[in-house]
Amino acid sequence: MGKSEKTSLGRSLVKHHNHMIQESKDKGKYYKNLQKKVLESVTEVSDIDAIIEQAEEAERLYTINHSSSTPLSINLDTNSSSSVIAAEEWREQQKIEEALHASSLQVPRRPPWTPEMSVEELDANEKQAFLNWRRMLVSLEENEKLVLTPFEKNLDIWRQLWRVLERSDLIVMVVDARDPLFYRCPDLEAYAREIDEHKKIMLLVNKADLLPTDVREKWAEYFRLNNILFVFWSAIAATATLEGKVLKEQWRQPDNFQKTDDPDIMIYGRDELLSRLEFEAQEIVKVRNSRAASVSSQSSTVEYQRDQAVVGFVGYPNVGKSSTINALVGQKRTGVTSTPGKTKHFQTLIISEELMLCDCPGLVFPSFSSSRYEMIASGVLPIDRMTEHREAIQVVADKVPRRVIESVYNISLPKPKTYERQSRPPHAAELLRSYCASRGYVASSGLPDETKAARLILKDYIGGKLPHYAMPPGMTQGDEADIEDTEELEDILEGSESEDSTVGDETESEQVPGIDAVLDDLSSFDLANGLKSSKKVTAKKQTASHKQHKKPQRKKDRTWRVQNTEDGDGMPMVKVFQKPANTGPLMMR
Ligand SMILES: Nc1nc2c(ncn2[C@@H]2O[C@H](COP(=O)(O)OP(=O)(O)OP(=O)(O)O)[C@@H](O)[C@H]2O)c(=O)[nH]1
Repeated sequence: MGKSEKTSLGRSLVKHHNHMIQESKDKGKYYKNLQKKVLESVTEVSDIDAIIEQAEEAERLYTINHSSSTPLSINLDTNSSSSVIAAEEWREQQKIEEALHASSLQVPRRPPWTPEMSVEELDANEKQAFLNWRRMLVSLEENEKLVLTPFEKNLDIWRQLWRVLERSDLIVMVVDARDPLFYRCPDLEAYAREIDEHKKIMLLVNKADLLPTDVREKWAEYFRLNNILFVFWSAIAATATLEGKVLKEQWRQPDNFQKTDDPDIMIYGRDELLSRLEFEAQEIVKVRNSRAASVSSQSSTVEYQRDQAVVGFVGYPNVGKSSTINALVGQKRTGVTSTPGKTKHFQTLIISEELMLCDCPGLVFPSFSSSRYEMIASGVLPIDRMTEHREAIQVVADKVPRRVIESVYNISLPKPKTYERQSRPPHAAELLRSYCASRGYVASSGLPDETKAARLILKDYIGGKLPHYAMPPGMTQGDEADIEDTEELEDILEGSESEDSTVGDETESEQVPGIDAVLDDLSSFDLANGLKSSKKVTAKKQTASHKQHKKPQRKKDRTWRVQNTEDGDGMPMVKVFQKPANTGPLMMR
């Protein structure tokens, strides 16, 4: 080999090496820029926005790929023959369609990638995959029986989730204990296993302080039967214990904190949760390391081994991911407010040499089942997005027993008319007007300030002052009545029994009211009807109930400033070396 050949080989090696360094710097810069960019959650896109956005995206991709994109077919005809089909029949058909298409309701997958890919290539591939995913969801909506509720449409937020899923061994899906299945995303579990079969998902059933012990028992049974790994937890209770405080809100039932030795039913404390997370995640790390060792011994490839387990926290906005991380870390590291969607970037926190936590921004996953109003009432869409406040308040009125609302607010709701089903929940208008009347909320128009009332009631519903919870699927109303310690539910059951009954004058008169009674009632159904109850509330009570309302929490700054180091991808990392008191594996009693 001549000298000139050696030189050119050397030069090309150096060139290649420099090229690789430049590429990794570019990638680092790219992710840093992503980090600096203020990420906005996008869940609402009108048809026209979607068309413009998708057309722009398609054109951009065309330029990149030099190939034609399939034009998007978007059905703008929202009119359908649905009006001729009875609502119930329509809902039944909808349910069948939803079940048929359940498997299409996926979270977007990150396209395959390798470290050798350029930043532009990665970016274009991810955008293309995301566009395909959006297209798939649009095509689902072409089916007039399928209605997709608002979901996250910002690719950069999904990118955060992809990275958390990839790096985590144990993925903790944080859900609200009051309706765990509403906040669960089974496809996310499937996706995590697609990335790596060894990854495990655990349901962290947070806000368990708002759930009576016997309801917890029923959910524990359901989770066990369905092979779901779960833990009951209360970030707020753990934080209070850490600070030596007591949870003292008047609506919190002492029964919810009943001591139990059953590890499935007990609400975990901070140290217990840390130990359990570390134990579960370390099991995965052990399996992975032993597989890596055997691969390395059988081939020339060296598989990467590591001892630190990564636990990623994912879930809908507002379920308490940041509160959980703060409680586990033992100090405020991520901002907590009652406004959904504040966590914009994932953050890693080193707890010990064996355990690292990773907090992901909250994501609204695509779903068929819930209405936008249910999503507002469940705290996953901000109350500010509420345009039809009565619809959202109807969700509250349907889920909280009438007597409970009356007792929490010290109000008297108008009773159902004689010709109405006596067990019917209050109408949103009745609740809003009674509430306004009792508190003297009047808008500038002189009418009850329903918007203000709706916001306050929703805050109470989300915050737990208005108690409500779902039972596991298959639970009958009788079981529910067991756990609802109110006479109102007995009334409801009695009401439904009498409705079913075929004998009895009272029942008949309830079903077929006299026309005079109906006209009488209709003429009396006016604003005054709602205002009547105001007389019952004394000025003293009004002041007291004003005091009961929590001031809305101010939006706090996130603590990205405290990030003091970076990981290999240029992502921020906060080091909080803090060995939990009890790091050994949790003994299952
Ligand atoms: N009752 C009760 N409330 C809780 C608990 N944990 C969190 N919260 C409340 O739930 C709200 C949301 O908590 P966050 O920790 O900010 O929720 P998040 O999941 O990080 O929200 P995003 O940043 O939007 O993803 C706050 O008002 C918390 O006080 C809990 O264990 N019990």
